[in-house]
Amino acid sequence: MAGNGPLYMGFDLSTQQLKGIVVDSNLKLIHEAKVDFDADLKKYGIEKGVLTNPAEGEVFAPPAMWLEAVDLVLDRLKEAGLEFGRVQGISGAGMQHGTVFWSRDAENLLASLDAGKSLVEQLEPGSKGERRGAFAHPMSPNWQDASTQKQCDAFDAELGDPETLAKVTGSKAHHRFSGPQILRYRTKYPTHYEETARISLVSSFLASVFLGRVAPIDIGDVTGMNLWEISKGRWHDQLLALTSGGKEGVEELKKKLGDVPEDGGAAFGKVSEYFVKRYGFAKDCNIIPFTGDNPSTILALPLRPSDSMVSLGTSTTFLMSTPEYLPDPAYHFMNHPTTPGLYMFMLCYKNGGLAREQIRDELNKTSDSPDPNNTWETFNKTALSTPPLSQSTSSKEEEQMRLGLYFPRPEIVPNLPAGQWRYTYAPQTHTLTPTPSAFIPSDARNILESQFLSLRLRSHNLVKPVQDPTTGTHLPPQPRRVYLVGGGSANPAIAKICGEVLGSVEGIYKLDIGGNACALGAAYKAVWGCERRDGGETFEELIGKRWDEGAFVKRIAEGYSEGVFERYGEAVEGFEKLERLALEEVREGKK
Ligand SMILES: Nc1ncnc2c1ncn2[C@@H]1O[C@H](COP(=O)(O)OP(=O)(O)O)[C@@H](O)[C@H]1O
Ligand SMILES: O=C(CO)[C@@H](O)[C@H](O)COP(=O)(O)O
Repeated sequence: MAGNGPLYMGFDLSTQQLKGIVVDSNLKLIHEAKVDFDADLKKYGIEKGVLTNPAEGEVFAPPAMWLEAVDLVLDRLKEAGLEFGRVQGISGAGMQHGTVFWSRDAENLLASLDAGKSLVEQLEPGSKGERRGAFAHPMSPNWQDASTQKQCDAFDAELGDPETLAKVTGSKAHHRFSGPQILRYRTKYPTHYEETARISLVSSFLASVFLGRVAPIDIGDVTGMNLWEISKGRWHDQLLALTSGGKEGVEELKKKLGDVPEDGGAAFGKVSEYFVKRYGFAKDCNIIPFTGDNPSTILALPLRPSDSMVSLGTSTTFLMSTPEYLPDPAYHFMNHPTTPGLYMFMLCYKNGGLAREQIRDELNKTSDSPDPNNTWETFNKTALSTPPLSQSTSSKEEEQMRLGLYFPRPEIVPNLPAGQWRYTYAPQTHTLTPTPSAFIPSDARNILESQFLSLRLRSHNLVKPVQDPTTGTHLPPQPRRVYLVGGGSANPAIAKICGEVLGSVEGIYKLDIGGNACALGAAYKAVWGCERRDGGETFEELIGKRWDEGAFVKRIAEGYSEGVFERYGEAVEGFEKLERLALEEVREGKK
């Protein structure tokens, strides 16, 4: 590799993969590598990166597998020619909300790793229990877990109602949030809780491995726990008391969680000796706070308050960076990972990539010989040849709109169990009519419309009326730009339908630097943490100066289209009704 300037690493430990990327000071991508859990580490018995216990709605994954992935991804970067000695800073991201329970031996084990052995060999207990390991429990609850309804009810009730909890912590109680998860862990496994010396989030778990001691939780990611009082910037004692079983447990739980530094860019310390000896990292390589995967994703570009990002990974998330704090039980507000005074607005859906894949697979069954190298071909052709809302005649006012909900897993918003709902909606009479609830090819378009209508419904408070830059005419509220990231952003049909439903004055964009937005955001955070000027150059200032718009992003689809956008505006009303109807059906036990 030519050059000898400093390099920066960013990791993304997500549901299905660990990705590692390397950039230089100018944000140019130099190397990338990944470990795919299903392909590389199937021996852990996982599917799509996780283990499940459907009887209790549990979804979880073994941190031991992630340890093995760390060594593997570094080996792959070595094979790719990375000069580890040039790496000045490492940061990373972890899927949000998941907790890792460290044992009392963890600190010692992390601090005394032997570079001749693998991480997993040294931190996992032996299968016959011949060694004490670094974990008080072998599993980490995954963000898809739905086992904590009882604990969520207790969290919402503790402060009076979901609205108050959302105002105080940024979100109402959610199954996957760490507070309800830790409460369930303490009551289900009291001995394990007792033996838990420290609790990390997935992000701070990964930081701990690189640091060689348990790392603090990050200021952005801490707001995905239902335990942090955003306006005061501190743990919420009453919620900690609920989680730990009473006031007397609060101090103990605070010790387990640790202090949270305010500055998302200040190094925790230098990289652990293990990585210096085993891979050749420089001794003075800095560990910059690791944050959640979504906060990290908004760091992949200089996002303006009127822009939005849609992350099409296993989950679908809709992200905006905003100075306004407008909490509501329907969505999440989180601390911005780098910039005090800014917040991250987020919507998150469990039924993202896997739900789309299910319809794709149904369609491929009907096709004679689906192309194994392009499994999305039939899905895309069908989605694009189906008219918007499946309205086929020119007399659109008269015609019913096809609407549906596709949830192979229990959903977050709305809080519905797994199921499918297929209806038609008459906008002139505001009525919904059920249709046979079985797969039909136009589901390909309908599932995409459904996913984007949900985003449009829930983000309307955040988007503002805009002016068309070429004609100066006033346009209805919509994002200025939508940036697509994550696996699904490679799909042109998804991009086109996204633009039709969500609008966006300037169109639909995608990062064009290779890599992965979340890991890139982490690497940029490492650049900022190590190279910001004394006196506090903000992340936006530093990255803004080095950002090469022409080279880094690509316009991939049209945004606002007059007529179509307004038509989807009517569909949003039907869609909201459909969600209410589905919730009622479930409440009444009809579904
Ligand atoms: N061409 C494509 N069209 C639609 N979806 C795709 C395409 N390529 C990958 N995906 C989806 O991307 C998802 C993985 O995205 P990724 O961002 O890597 O996920 P995660 O970070 O959650 O592990 C898979 O569920 C897959 O369905
Ligand atoms: O739960 C959330 C956000 O609240 C998810 O977005 C997770 O953070 C996992 O994301 P991916 O594995 O899909 O990247």
